[in-house]
Amino acid sequence: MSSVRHLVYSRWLFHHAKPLSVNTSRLFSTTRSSMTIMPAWVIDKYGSNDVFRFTKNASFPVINYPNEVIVKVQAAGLNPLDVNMRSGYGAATMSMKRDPLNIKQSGSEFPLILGRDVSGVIMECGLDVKYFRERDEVWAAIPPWKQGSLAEFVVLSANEVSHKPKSLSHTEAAAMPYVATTAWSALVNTGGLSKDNCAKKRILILGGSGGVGTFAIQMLKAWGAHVTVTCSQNAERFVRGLGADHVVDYTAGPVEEPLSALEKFDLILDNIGGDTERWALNLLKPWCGAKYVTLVTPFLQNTDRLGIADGMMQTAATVATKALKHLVKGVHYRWGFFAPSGPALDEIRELVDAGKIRPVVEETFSFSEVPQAFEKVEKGHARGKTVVQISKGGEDV
Ligand SMILES: NC(=O)C1=CN([C@@H]2O[C@H](COP(=O)(O)OP(=O)(O)OC[C@H]3O[C@@H](n4cnc5c(N)ncnc54)[C@H](OP(=O)(O)O)[C@@H]3O)[C@@H](O)[C@H]2O)C=CC1
Repeated sequence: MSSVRHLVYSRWLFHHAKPLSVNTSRLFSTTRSSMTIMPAWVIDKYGSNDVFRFTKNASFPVINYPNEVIVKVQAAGLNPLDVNMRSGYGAATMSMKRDPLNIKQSGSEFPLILGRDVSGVIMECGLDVKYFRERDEVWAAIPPWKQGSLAEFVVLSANEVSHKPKSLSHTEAAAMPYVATTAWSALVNTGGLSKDNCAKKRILILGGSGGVGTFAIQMLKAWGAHVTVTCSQNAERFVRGLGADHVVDYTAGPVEEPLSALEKFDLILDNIGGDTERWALNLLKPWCGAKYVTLVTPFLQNTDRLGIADGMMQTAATVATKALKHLVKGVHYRWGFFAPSGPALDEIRELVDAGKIRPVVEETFSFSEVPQAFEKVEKGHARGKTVVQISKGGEDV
């Protein structure tokens, strides 16, 4: 975290742990106070793609806390999570986390706006926002309990936002924040990797051709790691082009066989889940602090199925049992989660502007084509990211 940003944020936390009050946005700025509605794609219930509804009358976002900013969305990136959330995945946990000030009087999350990635321009700042100004170009990953970016405007905490890399268009920038902050959280916060300790470490990425994988390969290579990747045969050239040192084709047969023949790994990032846990931890160097970090966890299914309290207890019991089982064999078992973080995006911006990480935009859609964009993501077999251009074709303003 840059020292200026850290100071500003610490001061905000110390003085303003509580919201001001509902509908205080007029206190912060006069420019947008006359706007009460905006265009957006919303859902009014969970289901398949036909639940989408385009409206010009979605509620304009309101600044409820003095550290919030309103961003005019230029481009919005999609993730598998959006498709899952459209179908109701994680609804129990998200409802618990949602800010009551941002839920309409009905107490319901609907109409819900999806879209977890945003690149855009700051239109309005809360009184305590010091690190950003109106008209700044920014990018951010939006927490899933907040209204998303498939709309003309979105409100975010300033600590979730970062200045956009200058070298990227908004369309390119919107392809990165959610997968980048997820990979950062899994590899740095959970996996303990950093630019200073990565050199020559052997990392295995299970599932290298999707959003998280394409970002993780590039970041680890920028930090000097040796990166092995699993993907399907037709993605081999693609992941090698991003820097992967060794590629194993999972469609050619049980992938654990060729992987077992390789030198053991310091860290495994699992983007696939399922039966990978049965064999992947045997590929780690024992008694060396080696870690297996999986992004595919039962946490949200448990809370959806069992309710918050029982679901969380079940989740804690599962992860503790697995961690203990593998600890006695000398390796660490961990779950990785997306964590919104402007400061992480600040560091990632430097890698991007230095030309060490590039966005991988597989396909773009216009704002009128949001249902088609979801169909594309739902089909799977991603080779990078799907981006919706919300405003001015997602180009720089
Ligand atoms: N815990 C958390 O907070 C988060 C979890 N996630 C999860 O992480 C996972 C990855 O996310 P993301 O990268 O965005 O997903 P994507 O859909 O972008 O990518 C998945 C990739 O995996 C490939 N793939 C599928 N099966 C295999 C296999 N058996 N071995 C190797 N590659 C395979 C797919 O291509 P093909 O089928 O052609 O091989 C595709 O390229 C998802 O399950 C997602 O839900 C993501 C973000 C946050």
